Amino acid sequence: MNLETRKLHRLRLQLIRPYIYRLLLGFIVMLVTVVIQLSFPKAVAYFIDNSVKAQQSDWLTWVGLVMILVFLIHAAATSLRYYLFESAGTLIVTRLKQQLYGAIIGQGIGFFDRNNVGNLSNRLSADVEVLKDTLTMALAIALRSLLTCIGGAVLLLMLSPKLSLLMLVVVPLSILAARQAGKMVSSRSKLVQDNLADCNHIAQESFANIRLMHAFGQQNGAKRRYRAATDKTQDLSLGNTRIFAGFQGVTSFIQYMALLVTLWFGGQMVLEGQLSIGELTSFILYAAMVAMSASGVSWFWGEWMKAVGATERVFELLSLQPQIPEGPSEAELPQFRGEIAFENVEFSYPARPENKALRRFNLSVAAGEKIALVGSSGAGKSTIASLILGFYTPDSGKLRFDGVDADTLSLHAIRRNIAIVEQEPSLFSGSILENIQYALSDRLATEEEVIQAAKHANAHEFICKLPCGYDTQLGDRGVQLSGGQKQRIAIARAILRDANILILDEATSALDAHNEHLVQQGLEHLMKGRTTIMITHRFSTISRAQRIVVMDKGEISQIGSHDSLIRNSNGIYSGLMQKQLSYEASLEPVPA
Ligand SMILES: Nc1ncnc2c1ncn2[C@@H]1O[C@H](COP(=O)(O)OP(=O)(O)OP(=O)(O)O)[C@@H](O)[C@H]1O
Repeated sequence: MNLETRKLHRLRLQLIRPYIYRLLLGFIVMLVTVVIQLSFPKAVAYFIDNSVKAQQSDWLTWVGLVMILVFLIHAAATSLRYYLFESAGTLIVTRLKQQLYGAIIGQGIGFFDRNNVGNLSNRLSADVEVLKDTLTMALAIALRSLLTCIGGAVLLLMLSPKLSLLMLVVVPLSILAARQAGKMVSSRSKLVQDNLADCNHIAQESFANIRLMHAFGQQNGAKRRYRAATDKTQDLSLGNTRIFAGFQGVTSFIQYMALLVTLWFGGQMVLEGQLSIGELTSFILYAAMVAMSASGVSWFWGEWMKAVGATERVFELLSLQPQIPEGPSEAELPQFRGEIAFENVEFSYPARPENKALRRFNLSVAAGEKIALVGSSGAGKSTIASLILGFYTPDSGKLRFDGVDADTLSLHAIRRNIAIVEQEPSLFSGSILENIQYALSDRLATEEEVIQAAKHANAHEFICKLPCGYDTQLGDRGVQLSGGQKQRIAIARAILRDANILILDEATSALDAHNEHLVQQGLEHLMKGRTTIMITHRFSTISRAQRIVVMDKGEISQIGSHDSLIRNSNGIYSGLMQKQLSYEASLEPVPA
């Protein structure tokens, strides 16, 4: 076993540890059921050998009453055992899901560039469920089978050592068959889970883009892609089923052969007076019990191997070190004045190391200064925002906040001082109130604070007109908001965050003139007194900037005020602005 495998095994055991007493109690209750089960053939033998001699019906009544009592105890123990194991499985899986979710969201942004969302959510749902099935019923059945198998073997030996030797041939054979099947299934299960994740990814992506799919009439193409992915999973699953089917056939043949041989030799022993008929009957019952439980143990082995294969990725994810460890509460973190300095920063995204997103980038932003980043698509504007937010770190060069090297500051400290309004504002399912309260992570903002922020963001009026005001539910099952309304909620959120550094990522794109006017008013309030980095094409936003940084292929190509840049008719800026202004002129005028 190598170090990695040992580490994964340790993680599995850690998961079970808190529920060990529940499992132990389940085990004890299970022992009761096994003892009763094992005494059943003995009771049958006693019944057969004595009922002929018994003259009074009293004897039969007593035997019947004792049996009812025993069956009742067995029934109660079975229910308790079922509950204890099933509940332990549910508790373990819930804990696993919570830990896995924490491990995933604790990873840096680069991790999400490499792993797609469908895959990750599949790990949380399908993979974890496989483990649950194994941990609950399969484990319970395997333990019971193991106990029955051992107890039955001891009783067989006591009844007839000679006949028991025959069993020594059968049990190892079926265990061997199961081990072989288990090995084959384990690696295939991993493939099945990976393919299931791909199917999930395709489905999720198409649901998320359902409007686009309908608009372009791509339903048939989408069906074809989904069919191809599910067919692949189906082939792999059927392969596994075939292995199991073969295994079932082999073990059942071994068992029947064992029965035949036992009857053959046992019959002769009865004829020779070495065994009574009752003893032979109980021997056969024990033999069947041992054979059945041996295949139960081996079946579990197969299930376990399947679960090990299927959950390998889950435990790999769990073993990842969190990139963003838990931090102190936001109130304890230092407040920046808002100076930002890039010194000779070079950066390539980990997913595309050959492509330099920033080259020798130098920029000093004073506290409270408003900077607009402009440039063609792919010039590196969003990359600047990602580095400021600490989503990635520069490959070389320095990034400083208030003159302090960002490497020496915690991500919590940096992010505490930044608010962001995104291009496509993200709103969660939940009320409008909760969506604005999202601004603060260490305390719940009061309703008054939220209303105040919404008023400054020009959002209060439209929120009040909604059916449930601030309690209106958003998201899939809630109210759908317009682009401008979403942006005003995002602005309210940023106002409530009250950070000294503000990042506006094309915050006023794709709005009609009236909405843009309202959003601009909200932004104006938001930007007051804060260092602001605006990523934009819109003239109305650019005109608010004190300096404009024109970017081209990861470098600064021009820098200065709008007036100074526009005078240079050879620069990129004047070309960009001419196009932008003629585009904006074609839009509806702002109402008075
Ligand atoms: N997550 C990523 N992984 C790999 N490469 C990326 C990633 N994000 C951006 N890039 C690449 O980095 C370069 C800079 O991209 P960036 O998003 O900063 O440009 P931008 O100026 O913001 O463009 P746009 O105006 O279109 O948003 C581009 O070549 C882009 O393809």
